[in-house]
Order: sequence, then structure tokens, then C-alpha cells
Amino acid sequence: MTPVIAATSLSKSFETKTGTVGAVREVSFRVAPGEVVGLLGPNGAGKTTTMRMLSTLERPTRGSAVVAGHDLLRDAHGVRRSIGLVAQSGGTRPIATPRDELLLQARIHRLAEPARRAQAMIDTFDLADLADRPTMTLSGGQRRRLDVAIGLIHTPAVLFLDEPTAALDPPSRAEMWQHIRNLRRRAAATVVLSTHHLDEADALCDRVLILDHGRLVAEDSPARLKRQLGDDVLTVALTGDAGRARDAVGGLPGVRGVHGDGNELRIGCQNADELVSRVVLALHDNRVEVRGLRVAHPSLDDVFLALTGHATHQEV
Ligand SMILES: Nc1ncnc2c1ncn2[C@@H]1O[C@H](COP(=O)(O)OP(=O)(O)OP(=O)(O)O)[C@@H](O)[C@H]1O
Repeated sequence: MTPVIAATSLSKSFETKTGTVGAVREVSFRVAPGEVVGLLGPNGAGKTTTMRMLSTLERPTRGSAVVAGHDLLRDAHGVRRSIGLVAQSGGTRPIATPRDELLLQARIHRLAEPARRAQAMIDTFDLADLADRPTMTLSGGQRRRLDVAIGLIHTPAVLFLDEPTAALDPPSRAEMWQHIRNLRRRAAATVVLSTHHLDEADALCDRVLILDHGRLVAEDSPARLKRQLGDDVLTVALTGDAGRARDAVGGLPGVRGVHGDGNELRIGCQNADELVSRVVLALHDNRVEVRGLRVAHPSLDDVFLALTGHATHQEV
């Protein structure tokens, strides 16, 4: 199947007073039609810059991409016509109403029957009660919903959502998740979204691209990424030398991998119940005090830590 996005060695460097920042480095990937793909990584990993390049807002320093059949460098106009972009900051005017904003976008895209199209988006995104109020009176979640409606009004082949749920409270977040799920069900839209919430990527994405320091370090479905670590993760809170603790348990039979984050070891394994007593004994023999134990299925947090050596909430 022809991919909707094919990025090849996409790279972007910024020249700053303190030197060159390699924001995105040689990133290559493909996105199939109808896929929901997550760009995942901590602050500064290169997610926004990747999206800005793919939506023609930033020119790549190196590399190329084809988006919805249009070459990014040779046919930026074609790319722009085929995509919707919901930026982190949104883009609505405070005193305009949602209906004004949707109408304006419909006209910018020269859609037939703009008023009917605006109303369709108002209905789809549950904006009926809010449609004629100034956008500055909307809550963060309501405004975000409007941003997505605006991004979709021209039925783009690809929708880029930059942190669609940043700063939303849990109910608004859940609502936004439902809208993103509906996009795929109703519109079969291809969606590329960025997030640093691993649970969000897990809940919404067919595939995640994990970025760290501008590089693509892994690319797979959330389920397969987690399975690589085993069925269980045994988390051990400890006091003592983390390096010595890692060495003590790393070679035990059944251990798939050990990752340390401060005073905590996370041990990927097939069956944590069988391993617990051996881990405690090995740590005791190496003078590491165990303060607590917890068993869980691997999360994308564990995957991220295993791949990069640091947690997603740490800035890079
Ligand atoms: N215009 C710019 N000038 C200089 N450096 C920049 C510019 N834009 C981005 N950067 C740098 O590029 C790197 C990647 O930034 P980017 O915004 O793409 O990361 P991100 O993963 O989207 O982060 P966040 O989750 O915080 O939005 C960062 O180190 C950032 O400071």
C-alpha cells in the first residue's frame, strides 16, 4: 500500500547563539493510510519540529518527505492542501465565535457550502451550545475541540495534532480521546499526533515512533514494544548502590532486562512471581536493602526507559 507519509532522513538543525541544535536527526518512517501514529518523546525530543517540517512550516536542513502524494520540498502547496495541522498553541481569535472561525476556514479552503460544512463540524464535535459565543469564553478542552474541528474542516488526508491534550483535565482529555477515536471510525483519517503521555499513545495509536534527542529510537505498535520486555515488570525500590543492584540481578535466569531510575530497579521478566524470591536474595547477598516490590505489566514508560536510559518526564 502506498504510504500517506514517507519521510527519508528528515533532519533539522537550528543555529543558536550557543551553537547548533540538532532538533531532528536523520528520521525516516512511513505512515499507512488510516493509521494513527504517535510521536512520543520527552520535552525537546524533536516531535514538534518533525510535525512542522511535515506540514511545511519548517524547511528540513536535510532529507525529504512525501505527504499525501506531494513532495515536501517541490510541492509545498500540494502538501498544505492535503493536511490539517492543530498546533500546540491553537489559532483561534479570542473575540470570534466557533462558527465564525469554522466559516472562515471553510472559505479559506474554498469549500462548497461553507455554512453547511461549518455546521457539520459543530455537530460532529459537540460544539452546538458553544458555537455562537466568543472563543475566549470557552474552556481549554472546548477550545481544543474547536481547534481539531478547524483542522479537519477540509477533510484533509492527514491530520497533525501537536499535543492534543496538553493542559486538559482528565474529563476533557477522555473526551478528546473519544473524538480522536471517532476520526478513525467515521472519517478513516490518518492521524499523526505528538504526546509525552505514554498512556495516551497506548490508548490511541496503532504505532508509536519514539524520539529521543532528535533521533528515532524505536518504531512499533505499543503492544509489541511492551512485549519485548517480557510479560511482567518487577519494580524494586531499594537503598544502596543501584549499579551493584543491577549487576546482582541482571544475570538471574528469567530476567529479560534491568533498568534503573534513581533508587528503583525495573526488571523485565516472563514471570515475576517466580523471580521475586531470587531477586530479593541476590540483592541481600550484595548488601542492597529492598524497601518495596511491585509487579505490573510493562508500560510504555518501561519501554522508554529501556530504550533511552531515562524517563519521559525528564527533559533532554
Ligand atoms: N526555532 C528554534 N530555534 C532554536 N532551537 C529550536 C527551535 N525550535 C526548536 N528548537 C530546539 O529543537 C529541539 C527540539 O524541539 P521540539 O520543539 O521539536 O521538541 P518537542 O519534542 O516537540 O518538545 P515539547 O514536548 O517540549 O514540545 C529542542 O532542543 C528545541 O529547543
